[in-house]
Amino acid sequence: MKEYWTSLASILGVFAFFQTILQTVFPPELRFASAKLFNKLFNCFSSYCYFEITEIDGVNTNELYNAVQLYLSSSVSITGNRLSLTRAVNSSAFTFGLANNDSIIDTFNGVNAVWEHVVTQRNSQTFSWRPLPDEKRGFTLRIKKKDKQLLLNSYLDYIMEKASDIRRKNQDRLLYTNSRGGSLDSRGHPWESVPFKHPSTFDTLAMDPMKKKEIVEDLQDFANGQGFYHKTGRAWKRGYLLYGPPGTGKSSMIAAMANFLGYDIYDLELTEVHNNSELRKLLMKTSSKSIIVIEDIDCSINLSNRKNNKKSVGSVSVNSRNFYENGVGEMRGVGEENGNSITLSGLLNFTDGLWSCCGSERIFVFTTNHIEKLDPALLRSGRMDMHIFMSYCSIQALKILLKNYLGCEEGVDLDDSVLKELEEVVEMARMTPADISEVLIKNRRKKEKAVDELLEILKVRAERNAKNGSVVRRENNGVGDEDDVEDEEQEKRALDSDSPKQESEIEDDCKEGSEEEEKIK
Ligand SMILES: Nc1ncnc2c1ncn2[C@@H]1O[C@H](COP(=O)(O)OP(=O)(O)OP(=O)(O)O)[C@@H](O)[C@H]1O
Ligand SMILES: [Mg+2]
Repeated sequence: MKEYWTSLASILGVFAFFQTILQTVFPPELRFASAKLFNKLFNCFSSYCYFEITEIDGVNTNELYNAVQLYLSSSVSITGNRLSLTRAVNSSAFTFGLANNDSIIDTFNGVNAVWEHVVTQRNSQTFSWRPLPDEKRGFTLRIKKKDKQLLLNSYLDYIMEKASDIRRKNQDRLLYTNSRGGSLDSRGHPWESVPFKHPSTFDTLAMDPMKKKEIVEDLQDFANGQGFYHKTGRAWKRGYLLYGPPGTGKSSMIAAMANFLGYDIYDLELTEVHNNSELRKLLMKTSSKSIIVIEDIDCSINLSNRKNNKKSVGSVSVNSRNFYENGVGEMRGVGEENGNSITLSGLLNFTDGLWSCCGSERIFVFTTNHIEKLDPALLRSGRMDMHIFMSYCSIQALKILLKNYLGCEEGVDLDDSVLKELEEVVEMARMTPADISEVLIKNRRKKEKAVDELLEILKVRAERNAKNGSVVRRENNGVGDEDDVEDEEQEKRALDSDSPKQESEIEDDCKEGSEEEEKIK
């Protein structure tokens, strides 16, 4: 053992001796050149090639560096012992990273890639127009020369894609609005954003489970359909038209869609858009994997009544000449007086035309309480891929509300007899999920009271709706409707006296909704 240490010490001594000679005999330039030569020789004979991905590329931030860091975070969190931890702005999740000067092996298509995170001190004399971090960071990718083409063709694209998926998953989603009108922010963006934290999901949404399943599957097919859309030559986008009475869950459905897919929402306020080119610019500034929403489209602009000559509805009027001559509707927008306009063709181009394909993986959702007011051009097949009717509360939807609000499970907390009673009256009562949830939320700590009260209100409503049918018949025979006053009194007693406003609203909504449903039918 002693001999071993003696020989190791003499070898190190010889090394030190030669190094001193090299440093004194050879000038620094010569040493640098010889190191370069040695590197070249080494690279010639080495079976590996190396790629440097620095954090800052010249003066710009290198997107690939951030993408690699995120991409590796998923594998690093499982295998690494020493990790760096970060939490980005607008993110509620922590991201694991490769610690300084650590390395990891990643496998892609059966080929190994070694990543090393290299951190060195930045030369303080380096001149730059903008302040640079003290440390110089970068990744070194080492792969076998023979795998170079195989890996680089698809590996880097794969990393970018995965990283944006991880970023989306980790980051809070954003809700964008164009409420600033046409003005741009300091970065030239027409959209303003806030973190989107709506808790609505497909589990909390009360609607027919079959219909819900169909929508969820449709969304899933869309999100996984890149190959299909490419193969069939279709733009990777989809349109949904949600219609139905107020309080049936149209906005909640949009939030559920966004939460399910992890997409951002662009809430487009059409009355703030002055002309078609502004609409196009807004579209161009939306990101992929997003839902572009126009709520209450019938109120935003008038999309109906092609035959009427300049008939004004709300803030917008219709120019019938253009409808007939161009085959598309011309709607004068809020800015008409200033010579600005937004047309139906502009809106259709927005959802359907060439411009709608800038970017990809986008969903358009329009909502309306009055589908009958919409122009047939908007409703024709192929324009909005799915028309979804959000209806009054059915027994299936009611079961979901009872479960979510009161924790009542079918067959456990709810008797068959109570369920049967609810089933008998709920359809005829024509109450919206919003109305019913208000009744449930009020008594959510007392399950039985909540169910009893709901049942009572449903019965009164159902009875009145049934009678309204017969009143109409009796009115036609010259009979008055004295019973209605009594009914309303009875319902007032059933509803809690602390919400008089809601009561009248329910009344209005109910009437409006039933008329509307008739029209839709
Ligand atoms: N189908 C539903 N499932 C669960 N909750 C619902 C449903 N519909 C309505 N609600 C409740 O009622 C509230 C109002 O619903 P929402 O805003 O989604 O209705 P809407 O159809 O968009 O109405 P409007 O036509 O007035 O915009 C929601 O916050 C939610 O609590
Ligand atoms: Mg709504």
